[in-house]
Amino acid sequence: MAEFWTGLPNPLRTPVRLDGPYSCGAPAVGYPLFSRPVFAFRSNPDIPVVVASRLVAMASATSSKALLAATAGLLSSSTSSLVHRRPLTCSASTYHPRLAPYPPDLVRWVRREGGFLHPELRIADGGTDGFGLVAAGHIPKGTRLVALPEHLPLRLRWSDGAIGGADRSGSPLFELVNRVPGNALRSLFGAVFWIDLEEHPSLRTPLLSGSSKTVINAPAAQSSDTVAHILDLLLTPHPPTFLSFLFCPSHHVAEELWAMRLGLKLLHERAKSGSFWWPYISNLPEGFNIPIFFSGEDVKNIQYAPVIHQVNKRCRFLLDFEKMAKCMLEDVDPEDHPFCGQDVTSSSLGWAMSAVSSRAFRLHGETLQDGSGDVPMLLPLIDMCNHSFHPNALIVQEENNPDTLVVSEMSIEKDAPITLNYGCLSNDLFLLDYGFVMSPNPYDHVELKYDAILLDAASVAMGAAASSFSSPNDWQKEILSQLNLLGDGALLKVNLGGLELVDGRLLAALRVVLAENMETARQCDVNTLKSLPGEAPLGLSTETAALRTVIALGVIALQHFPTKLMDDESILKGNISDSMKLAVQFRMHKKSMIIDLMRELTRSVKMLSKETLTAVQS
Ligand SMILES: C[S@@+](CC[C@H](N)C(=O)[O-])C[C@H]1O[C@@H](n2cnc3c(N)ncnc32)[C@H](O)[C@@H]1O
Repeated sequence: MAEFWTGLPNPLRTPVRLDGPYSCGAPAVGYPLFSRPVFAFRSNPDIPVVVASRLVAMASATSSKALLAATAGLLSSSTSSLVHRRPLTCSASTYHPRLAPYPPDLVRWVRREGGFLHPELRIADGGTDGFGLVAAGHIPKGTRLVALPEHLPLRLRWSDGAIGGADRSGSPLFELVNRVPGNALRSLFGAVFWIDLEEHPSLRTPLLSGSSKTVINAPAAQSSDTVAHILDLLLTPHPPTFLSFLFCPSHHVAEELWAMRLGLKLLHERAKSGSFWWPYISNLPEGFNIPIFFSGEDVKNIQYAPVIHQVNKRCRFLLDFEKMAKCMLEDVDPEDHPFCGQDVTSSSLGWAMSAVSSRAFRLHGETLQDGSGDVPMLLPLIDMCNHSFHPNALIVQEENNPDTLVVSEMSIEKDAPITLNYGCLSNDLFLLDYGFVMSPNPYDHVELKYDAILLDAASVAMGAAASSFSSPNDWQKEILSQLNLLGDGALLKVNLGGLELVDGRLLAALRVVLAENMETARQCDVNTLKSLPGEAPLGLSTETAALRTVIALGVIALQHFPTKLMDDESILKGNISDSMKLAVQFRMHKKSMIIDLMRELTRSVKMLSKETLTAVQS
């Protein structure tokens, strides 16, 4: 693990050859099967799957544009021979190579299997978005665009039969799938990454040493050093039990582990000769431009600890799972082997997990076995739709109709791409799971840790007469506990940005700790304290101090990025790799988001000053 992000090659990027059997359309010898995998399924926790006569699901996604130069060469050389046979792969396979150089025609396969694709739709190259479904003519609102019969989605399903086969309960594949931790990666890696400032006093500088003015005016070089130091700590093979005191890593890794479960099934079908899904699988991207496959340098280029932390955790999971799988499958009979006797590696596992996380949808399942009814599935053709926050189509499941449908939600013009909403996700998840970032993204935010020392410094720097985040009064402690920012099991992660702009719990805490009038604060309803718009619940001066403290947090957050926006802009103009481009775009969006937030709050503070003046004058 030591080599992970220390400049040596990322082991997940190592091209892997599976020389095992392939089904129709595959070459006789193996080709780089997992040359540069991805990540990204994501069920969207924010969008409930509605079980009703119409059941709307959400999607996920993938990136395929990042190619290994060698593979790109291989595929482009095969392109010309495909022109008349497979429109899907001929349009731009130089940039979006598929798993097999000669994949079967996906549309024809879906139709042959009883599926439907509207005659005015075609698969086309969407440029930087990869392939997509595009309207070849005008399509009215409410039109059925795609229908997939029940047997086409690729999903996990176990039979109880005693007959052999990977899909039976108790098979080695079943056992392997059940070894994917269902809970959190935390159980695997143990550490909860907080920075402990007492234990690591060096991290107090330059942010927390000296006068609070230093906090705000710390020279960029100094803060860069701090970030570099944190990154070094973060990237060490055995990270200490702290990590980010400013950007707070969250723990959403477990959610995408189910992608590994379905990924194992995908990998099984990929390795199996004559798989029913080969026409689908062979059309999947060969690789994914997602951070787990970035070089160590480009992971660092993300510059944002919570995401770097996630990348590290995911990679560790894959490396550990590789070891476990090898060990588990060592003595399995060849005919029972889920991958036809082939070794799985972290790279192949990463490819599979990424293919699922970037493309799978959670839909309503129809059997008891499906449990909650929220079942991840890979949906051939439907997963060709790219993402938009303002989609023109919807996935629909109808009662008494087992088909999975895509229906246009508005009138669609000729040449417009068919889009689905993958969910109201932050750019962290778009980057980690899908390999792209959205701009603008109203759901993007930065994760900070509620840290008393930092908040004291920030509020004093912004002119608060006194502040006592480090030593709150008993009544303040009571409210902070109610906000779950104090006490055992306190949840210290707070967000800046997103629809809420300032995390309600952070805002309430700021208002309470900076309150001038204890009685008003104690009597105020917690929900009122948490809400940004509307009246200043604890008076104009408390409100001003609270908002100014948030602005100071924004300044500090900005200073934690080693580069400035202007630097990033000029880096983007250079000749850089796709992964570096993505990393730089990601951090630029984060910075712009923080700047926009600070602007917005500055406007509010100005308004408050005017109100204060008016109040004094009258
Ligand atoms: C479900 S797949 C869609 C089909 C995919 N474009 C392909 O070539 O197979 C999701 C992937 O498409 C790309 N994608 C989808 N929506 C995008 C968007 N709005 N911007 C950039 N890339 C997008 C990303 O690579 C994402 O991981």
